[in-house]
Amino acid sequence: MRDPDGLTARAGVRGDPDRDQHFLVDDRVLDRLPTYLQEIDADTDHVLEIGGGTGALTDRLLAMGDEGKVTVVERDRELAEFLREEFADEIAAGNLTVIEGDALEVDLPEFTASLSNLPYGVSSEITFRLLPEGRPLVLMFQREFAERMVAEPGTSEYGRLSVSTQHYAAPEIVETIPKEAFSPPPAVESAVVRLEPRDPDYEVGDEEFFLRFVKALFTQRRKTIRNAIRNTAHITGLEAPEAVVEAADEELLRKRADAMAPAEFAALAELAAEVGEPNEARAQ
Ligand SMILES: C[S@@+](CC[C@H](N)C(=O)[O-])C[C@H]1O[C@@H](n2cnc3c(N)ncnc32)[C@H](O)[C@@H]1O
Repeated sequence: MRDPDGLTARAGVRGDPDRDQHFLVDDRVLDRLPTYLQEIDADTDHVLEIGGGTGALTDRLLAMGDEGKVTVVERDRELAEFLREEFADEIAAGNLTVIEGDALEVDLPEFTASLSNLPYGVSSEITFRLLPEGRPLVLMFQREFAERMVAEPGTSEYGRLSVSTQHYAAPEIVETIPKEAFSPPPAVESAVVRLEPRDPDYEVGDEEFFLRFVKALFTQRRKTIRNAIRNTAHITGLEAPEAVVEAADEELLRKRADAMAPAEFAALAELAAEVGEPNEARAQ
């Protein structure tokens, strides 16, 4: 296994925090990460890594299986070039592909699972690019963000991020990671989240409307659902918010967004779609 300090020395770079570069240097953490996919028998035939850095995690991914392929996306030109040199044999053998570019813009390959120490500045955007693919993901986040992803209704961490994450997957924090595991250390602690794809325990006809509706109601998290529906027509695009308030269950209308279970949001979104005259052109 390649030594992470040796990789950084050969790359001749120092991680630049302004470019979300915090390289994992703790071998024990690097060794554990692949086990979070193996524990759930994830298909690791083609693992996608976002943000390869100097390749410490890429190296662990390549060691996961004989047949498996790895694709790594790295935006930094110098680092992408280093990865191509350092892993020239693996690339020649067809085991590794390096894509140089922004993970929010490049075409992603079909992958069977992803294991990534994400660039924290764009972790949300990347995660919501990966989640709809319905593959197992093991991703590293700032701890506070991870806690919001897994939060349950009725807690202060519960919000739009919890509902939208849990719409696609069952998330679980499998490990918290101290700053010292990285070079340079980030400002805050990190956490590894495993996201196992699953269908939610409710049905929504229009996923986009549902997610927009949830986002809107959480912008008014201190208001009752009744007032939140009335105040957010510019976000939901509802032409007739009052009709939703009239048709909805009184008990639900008295709640606040942070007390609403995902299935309750879904039922209300279905009702709003039915009687509230959603108009996409009106939604901001
Ligand atoms: C937190 S580091 C992780 C590096 C390496 N995987 C490790 O664990 O040591 C994130 C990496 O993502 C890269 N990066 C930042 N923004 C990116 C983007 N939008 N698309 C792809 N890579 C990005 C950075 O250059 C950096 O190498």
